[in-house]
Amino acid sequence: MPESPTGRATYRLRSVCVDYATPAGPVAGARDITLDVPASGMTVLAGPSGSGKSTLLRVLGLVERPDRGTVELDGTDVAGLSHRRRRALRRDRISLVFQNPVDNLLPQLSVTGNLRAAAESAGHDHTTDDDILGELGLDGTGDWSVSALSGGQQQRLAFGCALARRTPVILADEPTSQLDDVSAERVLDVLRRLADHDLTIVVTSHDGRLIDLATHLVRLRDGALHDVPPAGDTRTPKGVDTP
Ligand SMILES: Nc1ncnc2c1ncn2[C@@H]1O[C@H](COP(=O)(O)OP(=O)(O)OP(=O)(O)O)[C@@H](O)[C@H]1O
Repeated sequence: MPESPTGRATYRLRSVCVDYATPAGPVAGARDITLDVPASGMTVLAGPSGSGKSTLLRVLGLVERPDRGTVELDGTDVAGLSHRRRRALRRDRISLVFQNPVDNLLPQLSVTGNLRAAAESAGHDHTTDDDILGELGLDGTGDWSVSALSGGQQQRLAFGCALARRTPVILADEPTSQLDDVSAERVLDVLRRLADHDLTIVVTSHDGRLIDLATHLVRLRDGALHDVPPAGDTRTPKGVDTP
Protein backbone atom coordinates (compact mmCIF):
# COMPACT_ATOMS: atom_id res chain seq x y z
CA MET A 1 0.00 0.00 0.00
CA PRO A 2 1.39 3.46 -0.85
CA GLU A 3 2.21 5.72 2.08
CA SER A 4 -0.51 8.21 3.02
CA PRO A 5 0.45 11.84 2.28
CA THR A 6 1.50 12.57 5.86
CA GLY A 7 2.89 9.10 6.50
CA ARG A 8 0.59 8.77 9.55
CA ALA A 9 -2.87 7.25 9.45
CA THR A 10 -5.65 7.83 11.98
CA TYR A 11 -7.76 4.98 10.61
CA ARG A 12 -6.65 1.73 9.04
CA LEU A 13 -9.47 -0.32 7.54
CA ARG A 14 -8.82 -3.81 6.26
CA SER A 15 -11.36 -5.82 4.22
CA VAL A 16 -14.31 -4.06 5.86
CA CYS A 17 -17.75 -5.36 4.89
CA VAL A 18 -21.14 -4.10 6.09
CA ASP A 19 -24.28 -6.03 5.12
CA TYR A 20 -27.80 -4.77 5.70
CA ALA A 21 -30.64 -7.23 6.13
CA THR A 22 -33.65 -6.22 4.03
CA PRO A 23 -36.88 -8.08 3.22
CA ALA A 24 -35.47 -8.63 -0.28
CA GLY A 25 -32.28 -10.17 1.13
CA PRO A 26 -28.91 -8.76 2.23
CA VAL A 27 -27.68 -5.48 0.73
CA ALA A 28 -23.98 -4.60 0.83
CA GLY A 29 -23.31 -1.14 2.31
CA ALA A 30 -19.53 -1.68 2.26
CA ARG A 31 -17.69 -4.33 0.22
CA ASP A 32 -14.16 -5.30 1.14
CA ILE A 33 -12.91 -1.78 1.90
CA THR A 34 -9.19 -1.53 2.59
CA LEU A 35 -8.17 2.04 3.23
CA ASP A 36 -5.93 4.30 5.31
CA VAL A 37 -7.23 7.71 6.41
CA PRO A 38 -4.34 10.15 6.90
CA ALA A 39 -3.97 11.86 10.27
CA SER A 40 -4.25 15.36 8.85
CA GLY A 41 -5.90 16.96 5.86
CA MET A 42 -9.28 16.42 4.32
CA THR A 43 -10.39 13.02 3.12
CA VAL A 44 -13.46 13.18 0.89
CA LEU A 45 -15.60 10.08 0.36
CA ALA A 46 -17.21 10.67 -3.02
CA GLY A 47 -19.63 8.67 -5.12
CA PRO A 48 -23.18 8.58 -6.41
CA SER A 49 -26.23 8.04 -4.22
CA GLY A 50 -26.20 4.56 -2.69
CA SER A 51 -22.46 4.06 -3.26
CA GLY A 52 -21.78 3.56 0.46
CA LYS A 53 -20.44 6.96 1.57
CA SER A 54 -22.65 7.25 4.67
CA THR A 55 -22.11 3.61 5.59
CA LEU A 56 -18.34 4.11 5.54
CA LEU A 57 -18.64 7.35 7.51
CA ARG A 58 -20.72 5.54 10.14
CA VAL A 59 -18.04 2.84 10.38
CA LEU A 60 -15.41 5.57 10.95
CA GLY A 61 -17.71 7.25 13.49
CA LEU A 62 -18.00 3.98 15.44
CA VAL A 63 -21.75 4.09 14.89
CA GLU A 64 -21.78 1.06 12.57
CA ARG A 65 -19.87 -2.14 13.32
CA PRO A 66 -18.46 -3.95 10.32
CA ASP A 67 -19.76 -7.49 9.77
CA ARG A 68 -16.27 -8.53 8.65
CA GLY A 69 -12.83 -6.92 8.58
CA THR A 70 -10.90 -4.72 11.00
CA VAL A 71 -10.97 -1.02 11.81
CA GLU A 72 -8.05 0.53 13.69
CA LEU A 73 -8.38 3.97 15.22
CA ASP A 74 -4.95 5.25 16.26
CA GLY A 75 -3.67 1.70 16.42
CA THR A 76 -6.56 0.28 18.49
CA ASP A 77 -8.75 -2.35 16.85
CA VAL A 78 -12.17 -0.87 17.54
CA ALA A 79 -14.43 -3.25 15.61
CA GLY A 80 -14.67 -5.76 18.45
CA LEU A 81 -14.68 -3.37 21.42
CA SER A 82 -17.62 -3.30 23.83
CA HIS A 83 -20.40 -0.81 23.22
CA ARG A 84 -19.20 1.17 26.23
CA ARG A 85 -15.59 1.46 25.03
CA ARG A 86 -16.76 2.49 21.58
CA ARG A 87 -19.03 5.16 23.08
CA ALA A 88 -16.16 6.50 25.20
CA LEU A 89 -13.86 6.67 22.15
CA ARG A 90 -16.60 8.44 20.21
CA ARG A 91 -16.98 11.03 22.95
CA ASP A 92 -13.28 11.71 23.34
CA ARG A 93 -11.99 11.44 19.78
CA ILE A 94 -14.75 12.00 17.23
CA SER A 95 -17.14 14.83 16.34
CA LEU A 96 -19.93 14.20 13.87
CA VAL A 97 -21.62 16.83 11.72
CA PHE A 98 -24.87 15.70 10.13
CA GLN A 99 -26.35 16.73 6.80
CA ASN A 100 -29.31 18.65 8.25
CA PRO A 101 -28.03 21.70 10.19
CA VAL A 102 -30.76 21.55 12.87
CA ASP A 103 -29.83 17.96 13.76
CA ASN A 104 -26.46 19.25 14.99
CA LEU A 105 -27.64 21.88 17.44
CA LEU A 106 -29.68 22.32 20.62
CA PRO A 107 -32.46 24.77 19.63
CA GLN A 108 -33.23 25.85 23.19
CA LEU A 109 -29.68 27.18 23.69
CA SER A 110 -27.97 30.29 22.31
CA VAL A 111 -25.03 30.13 19.92
CA THR A 112 -22.58 30.34 22.82
CA GLY A 113 -24.70 27.87 24.80
CA ASN A 114 -24.32 25.36 21.97
CA LEU A 115 -20.53 25.80 21.91
CA ARG A 116 -20.36 25.31 25.67
CA ALA A 117 -22.64 22.27 25.64
CA ALA A 118 -20.49 20.77 22.88
CA ALA A 119 -17.32 21.38 24.90
CA GLU A 120 -18.91 19.80 27.99
CA SER A 121 -20.01 16.78 26.00
CA ALA A 122 -16.34 16.03 25.39
CA GLY A 123 -15.39 16.67 29.04
CA HIS A 124 -14.06 20.25 28.68
CA ASP A 125 -15.18 22.94 31.10
CA HIS A 126 -14.51 25.95 28.90
CA THR A 127 -14.36 27.06 25.27
CA THR A 128 -12.70 29.89 23.42
CA ASP A 129 -16.08 31.03 22.08
CA ASP A 130 -14.92 34.28 20.50
CA ASP A 131 -12.03 32.65 18.67
CA ILE A 132 -14.29 29.94 17.33
CA LEU A 133 -17.03 32.37 16.26
CA GLY A 134 -14.39 34.50 14.51
CA GLU A 135 -13.09 31.46 12.68
CA LEU A 136 -16.63 30.67 11.49
CA GLY A 137 -17.41 34.22 10.42
CA LEU A 138 -20.11 34.35 13.13
CA ASP A 139 -18.67 37.16 15.26
CA GLY A 140 -21.22 38.95 17.38
CA THR A 141 -23.83 36.18 17.27
CA GLY A 142 -22.97 34.61 20.64
CA ASP A 143 -26.25 35.64 22.31
CA TRP A 144 -28.45 34.78 19.33
CA SER A 145 -30.82 31.88 19.46
CA VAL A 146 -30.12 29.09 16.99
CA SER A 147 -33.42 29.80 15.19
CA ALA A 148 -32.17 33.30 14.34
CA LEU A 149 -29.35 31.81 12.27
CA SER A 150 -29.72 30.83 8.61
CA GLY A 151 -29.25 27.18 7.64
CA GLY A 152 -25.73 27.93 6.47
CA GLN A 153 -24.87 29.77 9.69
CA GLN A 154 -26.25 26.83 11.68
CA GLN A 155 -24.06 24.45 9.70
CA ARG A 156 -21.01 26.64 10.36
CA LEU A 157 -21.91 26.63 14.05
CA ALA A 158 -22.08 22.82 13.88
CA PHE A 159 -18.43 22.82 12.80
CA GLY A 160 -17.76 25.29 15.64
CA CYS A 161 -19.24 22.77 18.07
CA ALA A 162 -16.85 20.18 16.66
CA LEU A 163 -13.97 22.61 17.29
CA ALA A 164 -15.26 23.28 20.83
CA ARG A 165 -15.16 19.53 21.49
CA ARG A 166 -11.45 19.58 20.53
CA THR A 167 -11.57 16.07 19.13
CA PRO A 168 -8.79 15.04 16.75
CA VAL A 169 -11.34 13.66 14.27
CA ILE A 170 -14.22 15.52 12.59
CA LEU A 171 -16.59 13.53 10.36
CA ALA A 172 -19.21 15.32 8.26
CA ASP A 173 -21.98 13.78 6.16
CA GLU A 174 -22.75 15.86 3.03
CA PRO A 175 -22.50 19.15 4.96
CA THR A 176 -23.40 21.37 1.98
CA SER A 177 -26.21 19.30 0.48
CA GLN A 178 -29.08 21.14 2.21
CA LEU A 179 -27.73 24.65 1.58
CA ASP A 180 -28.10 27.19 -1.18
CA ASP A 181 -24.99 28.05 -3.20
CA VAL A 182 -23.99 31.12 -1.20
CA SER A 183 -24.41 29.39 2.18
CA ALA A 184 -22.55 26.33 0.88
CA GLU A 185 -19.62 28.55 -0.18
CA ARG A 186 -19.36 29.93 3.37
CA VAL A 187 -19.35 26.39 4.79
CA LEU A 188 -16.60 25.52 2.28
CA ASP A 189 -14.61 28.53 3.59
CA VAL A 190 -14.89 27.08 7.09
CA LEU A 191 -13.74 23.68 5.84
CA ARG A 192 -10.76 25.31 4.08
CA ARG A 193 -9.80 26.92 7.39
CA LEU A 194 -10.27 23.68 9.34
CA ALA A 195 -7.98 21.94 6.88
CA ASP A 196 -5.15 24.11 8.28
CA HIS A 197 -5.70 22.67 11.77
CA ASP A 198 -3.92 19.46 12.69
CA LEU A 199 -7.13 17.44 12.43
CA THR A 200 -8.38 14.34 10.67
CA ILE A 201 -11.34 15.55 8.62
CA VAL A 202 -13.48 13.11 6.64
CA VAL A 203 -16.39 14.42 4.60
CA THR A 204 -18.86 12.61 2.34
CA SER A 205 -20.04 14.53 -0.70
CA HIS A 206 -20.94 14.60 -4.32
CA ASP A 207 -20.49 18.38 -4.38
CA GLY A 208 -17.68 19.05 -6.88
CA ARG A 209 -16.55 22.14 -4.94
CA LEU A 210 -16.06 20.05 -1.82
CA ILE A 211 -14.36 17.26 -3.75
CA ASP A 212 -11.89 19.92 -5.01
CA LEU A 213 -10.86 20.58 -1.38
CA ALA A 214 -9.81 16.96 -0.85
CA THR A 215 -6.22 16.26 0.06
CA HIS A 216 -7.18 12.60 -0.13
CA LEU A 217 -9.98 11.49 -2.42
CA VAL A 218 -11.73 8.14 -2.02
CA ARG A 219 -14.20 7.22 -4.74
CA LEU A 220 -16.91 4.66 -4.01
CA ARG A 221 -19.33 2.75 -6.20
CA ASP A 222 -21.77 0.02 -5.13
CA GLY A 223 -20.19 -0.07 -1.68
CA ALA A 224 -16.68 -0.72 -3.02
CA LEU A 225 -13.63 1.40 -3.73
CA HIS A 226 -13.70 2.65 -7.29
CA ASP A 227 -10.84 3.80 -9.53
CA VAL A 228 -8.32 1.94 -7.43
CA PRO A 229 -4.85 2.54 -8.90
CA PRO A 230 -2.78 -0.49 -9.90
CA ALA A 231 -0.36 -1.63 -7.17
CA GLY A 232 2.65 0.68 -7.05
CA ASP A 233 1.03 3.40 -9.19
CA THR A 234 1.57 6.67 -7.32
CA ARG A 235 0.39 8.95 -10.14
CA THR A 236 -3.26 8.92 -9.09
CA PRO A 237 -4.26 12.49 -8.19
CA LYS A 238 -4.80 13.49 -4.58
CA GLY A 239 -3.30 10.37 -3.07
CA VAL A 240 -5.95 7.69 -3.13
CA ASP A 241 -4.58 5.27 -0.56
CA THR A 242 -5.80 1.89 -1.56
CA PRO A 243 -3.88 -1.27 -2.21
N1 LIG B 1 -30.24 0.86 7.20
C1 LIG B 1 -30.16 0.31 5.98
N2 LIG B 1 -30.90 -0.78 5.69
C2 LIG B 1 -30.84 -1.36 4.46
N3 LIG B 1 -30.03 -0.93 3.48
C3 LIG B 1 -29.27 0.16 3.71
C4 LIG B 1 -29.30 0.83 4.97
N4 LIG B 1 -28.43 1.88 4.92
C5 LIG B 1 -27.89 1.87 3.69
N5 LIG B 1 -28.39 0.83 2.98
C6 LIG B 1 -28.03 0.47 1.59
O1 LIG B 1 -26.60 0.40 1.53
C7 LIG B 1 -26.13 0.97 0.31
C8 LIG B 1 -25.20 2.14 0.63
O2 LIG B 1 -25.99 3.17 1.23
P1 LIG B 1 -25.35 4.54 1.80
O3 LIG B 1 -26.46 5.30 2.44
O4 LIG B 1 -24.16 4.21 2.60
O5 LIG B 1 -24.90 5.26 0.44
P2 LIG B 1 -24.59 6.80 0.18
O6 LIG B 1 -23.52 6.83 -0.85
O7 LIG B 1 -24.32 7.50 1.46
O8 LIG B 1 -25.96 7.31 -0.44
P3 LIG B 1 -26.62 8.80 -0.37
O9 LIG B 1 -25.68 9.72 -1.12
O10 LIG B 1 -27.93 8.63 -1.07
O11 LIG B 1 -26.76 9.16 1.08
C9 LIG B 1 -27.36 1.36 -0.49
O12 LIG B 1 -27.68 0.29 -1.35
C10 LIG B 1 -28.43 1.53 0.57
O13 LIG B 1 -29.71 1.28 0.05
